[in-house]
Amino acid sequence: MKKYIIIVAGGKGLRMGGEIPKQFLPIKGKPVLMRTLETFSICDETIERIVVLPVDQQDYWKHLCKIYGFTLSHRIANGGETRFHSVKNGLALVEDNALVGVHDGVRPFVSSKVISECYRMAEVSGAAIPVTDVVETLRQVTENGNSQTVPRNCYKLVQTPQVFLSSLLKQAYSQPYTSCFTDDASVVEAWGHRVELVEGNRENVKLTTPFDLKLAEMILS
Ligand SMILES: Nc1ccn([C@@H]2O[C@H](COP(=O)(O)OP(=O)(O)OP(=O)(O)O)[C@@H](O)[C@H]2O)c(=O)n1
Ligand SMILES: C[C@](O)(CO)[C@H](O)COP(=O)(O)O
Repeated sequence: MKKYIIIVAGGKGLRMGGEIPKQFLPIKGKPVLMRTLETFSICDETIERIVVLPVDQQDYWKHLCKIYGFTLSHRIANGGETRFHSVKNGLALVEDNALVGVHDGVRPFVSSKVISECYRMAEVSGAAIPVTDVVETLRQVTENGNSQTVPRNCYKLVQTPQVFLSSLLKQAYSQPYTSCFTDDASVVEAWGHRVELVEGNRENVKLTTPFDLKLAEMILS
């Protein structure tokens, strides 16, 4: 079955701050987004790559590719108002009867094993996402500033790539947007399809704050 990956990098990166959008920041001398694209290419060169970028960043990205001699092929789609809208724009370039993954452009450290397992499981079940265990005690904040410990084994931390049959993901993304749609699994579940869980890798952090950049440098050292 043909495989696609939509790499979303259409966000504002407000929590990271700074002048340069976080997907272009260099880690150990190479921009994050190039590392993410390479990770998928190393795992499986046959996966067709689609990168979603804000319209006003696309020329800068092409310029960066020239400077760094980055030649991995990919198509570009326009970023949208929210992650949901960015994914939807990327999906417009995907054909039916295929497998399609959606991955955050700022998660450069996903392992080949996790990528392969998500595509394998999605081919079997239609929908698969990587998750990791909660490794610390978890506390829920309740009313009046109170809080209580909750059973951590009832929760998982969710990563990407989230992989689906393309026809299913397109149907799910035809639903009207709601703010509960923080990932692709939530969209597919709202459409009424079960999502299978695959073991993720802990290095697969989403580079969200300046602290995560330090973590990224450490992971690569
Ligand atoms: N309109 C949007 C919003 C987010 N994303 C992408 O979705 C991924 C996960 O989002 P997050 O890391 O939270 O990025 P931002 O929304 O950019 O961050 P912030 O909330 O701090 O502004 C990122 O790769 C981001 O570029 C996107 O493609 N289009
Ligand atoms: C899709 C995601 O990366 C799964 O963990 C996450 O939901 C996106 O992050 P955001 O901070 O909610 O945009």
